[in-house]
Amino acid sequence: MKNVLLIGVGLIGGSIALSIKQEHEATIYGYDVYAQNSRTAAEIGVIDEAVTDFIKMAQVADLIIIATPVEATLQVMEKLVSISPIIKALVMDVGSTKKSIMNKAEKMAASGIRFIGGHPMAGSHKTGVESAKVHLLENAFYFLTPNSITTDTDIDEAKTWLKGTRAKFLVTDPDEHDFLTGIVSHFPHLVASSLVRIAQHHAKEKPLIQQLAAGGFRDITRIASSSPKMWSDIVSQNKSHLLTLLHEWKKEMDTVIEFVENGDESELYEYFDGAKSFRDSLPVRSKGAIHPFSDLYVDILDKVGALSHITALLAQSEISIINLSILEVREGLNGVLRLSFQDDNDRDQAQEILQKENYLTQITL
Ligand SMILES: NC(=O)c1ccc[n+]([C@@H]2O[C@H](COP(=O)([O-])OP(=O)(O)OC[C@H]3O[C@@H](n4cnc5c(N)ncnc54)[C@H](O)[C@@H]3O)[C@@H](O)[C@H]2O)c1
Ligand SMILES: O=C(O)C(=O)C[C@]1(C(=O)O)C=C[C@@H](O)C=C1
Repeated sequence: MKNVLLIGVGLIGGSIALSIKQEHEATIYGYDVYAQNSRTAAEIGVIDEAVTDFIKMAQVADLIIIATPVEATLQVMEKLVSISPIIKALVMDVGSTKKSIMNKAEKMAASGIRFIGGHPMAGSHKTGVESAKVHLLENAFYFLTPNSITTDTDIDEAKTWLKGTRAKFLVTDPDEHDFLTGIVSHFPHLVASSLVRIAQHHAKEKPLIQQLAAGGFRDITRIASSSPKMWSDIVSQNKSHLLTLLHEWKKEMDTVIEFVENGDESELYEYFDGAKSFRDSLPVRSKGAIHPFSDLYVDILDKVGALSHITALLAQSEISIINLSILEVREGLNGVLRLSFQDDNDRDQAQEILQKENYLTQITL
């Protein structure tokens, strides 16, 4: 029986713990700076035992996973290096940034500690172990960044431990990682939060904004509901790439201002069309890439009872709907209902049932 020590028992740590339990004979010990979090994790069966002293456990662990916000990760790594005798475990993290963490990992390498940085490119705006799911990282890309003393065998060991995540591993350089994730994750997060801030300013004068911001606005800003601590840490550690991208964004907005001022329809058309083509070419079906759930779009008539008919049909077949939103409803015309399911299987069954009832359905919009 192997020993796994999880430091930081939240959404990602908890999801990885569940995936390890599914695949390995191991006892999972959890430490969290808020002891209640690790106690809850033990109660709901995500870990086997909550511990209050991670230094003692680190000495007997085969694997240590640090799943704290990234500034805390640096502090935890510092503590792990100071343990005597030197820990034997393979150490991994799950943080959204890699360069600062891998700089610290070189200090570990100098002490003979094997460290492999990790970053699963999937997650949620939710936090906490109660939201952990065994399938959270399925099909997602999972970056791995080894330090200078990790061998290919260590990387294989890491992949074996993480096999239950069903993620796709990608070994990269830490700076390249921070540049790529800066573009597709960190910078969009800043933009999403800024859109919400703008709506917030105007909502003071015009309270109706809150009622109206239910469709496209909710879609584009979902991630602004994520943990402020997690994101302020990420921005601090990816400062230089983010500053470059923010300046690029300012230039991009200057171009957009010009297009709007010119009022030239073909310029605007080209702009939207170019964005649409690239967006439409992105892989939508793999989890973690774009959709955190499996979605189905259904055309509905804007009339009394339309929604309840659909939900009743699915309830009869015991298919649970995780989320439901109406993307667009204009009087008398078709609206689009987005139904989110736990997985593709539920989604496909729902599609079959609704198609039999002559509903028009599609998997992507
Ligand atoms: N949420 C996502 O979508 C996502 C995806 C991939 C990677 N990540 C990364 O995973 C890490 C964890 O994020 P999460 O979403 O699971 O957050 P979370 O808030 O759900 O979990 C983090 C846990 O770490 C604990 N913690 C904080 N400081 C600690 C310390 N010094 N020692 C021990 N425990 C401490 C917190 O109490 C909390 O329980 C972050 O580094 C984040 O960048 C997040
Ligand atoms: O789906 C979400 O809520 C996320 O924000 C997940 C997301 C992302 O940007 O894709 C957020 C941060 C992580 O480092 C990895 C994944």
